[in-house]
Amino acid sequence: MEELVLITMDNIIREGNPTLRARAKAVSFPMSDDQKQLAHDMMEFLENSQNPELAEKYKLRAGVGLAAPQVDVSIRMTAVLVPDENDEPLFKHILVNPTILSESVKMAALSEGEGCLSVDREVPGYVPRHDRITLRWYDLDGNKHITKLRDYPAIVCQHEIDHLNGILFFDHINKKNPFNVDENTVILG
Ligand SMILES: O=CN(O)CCNC(=O)c1cccc(Cl)c1Cl
Ligand code: NI
Repeated sequence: MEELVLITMDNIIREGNPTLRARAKAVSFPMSDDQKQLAHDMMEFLENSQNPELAEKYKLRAGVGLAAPQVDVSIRMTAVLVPDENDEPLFKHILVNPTILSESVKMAALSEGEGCLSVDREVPGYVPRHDRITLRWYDLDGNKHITKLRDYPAIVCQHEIDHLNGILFFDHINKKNPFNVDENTVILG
């Protein structure tokens, strides 16, 4: 029985598409049914991409986040699905109109660098990001949430919010020495 897979790699835009460098538009409430459906489809993509059988079957690159601009919808909405070490959801939300209210001076970068479904190439180097952030975001019903995040979930959310502002992960990599970070940056993982 064929699974219903609505978003595949074919729907994900790549470098060169101007939408990827645009500032996405704020979502107004109540959200349209189409916008709510897109949110569910984006989360479905993340779940499928993290399922080895489905990822192989539908040739999906694994992702822990997906921003609407990546499927060529320039609105401020992103799905985040960060698993813990037992593959249980550590942070699983659709963030609408996310804003970083505060951010730590302390920076963090993933030891293995970052990747992006919209970037069809490896770009080696540390991506310095805030180690802790306080996020304000809205859910699909328009309820406001304030969430404090640190480490991996914080890094993923910063990667996704960057997409809403036309920023790609390699924009943050030190051009001269990609593995150079200053002393207040901790390397994670
Ligand atoms: O915008 C989302 N993507 O491009 C999905 C593919 N990339 C990842 O899952 C990913 C990989 C490593 C570090 C971070 Cl922070 C992220 Cl987000
Ligand atoms: Ni990305």
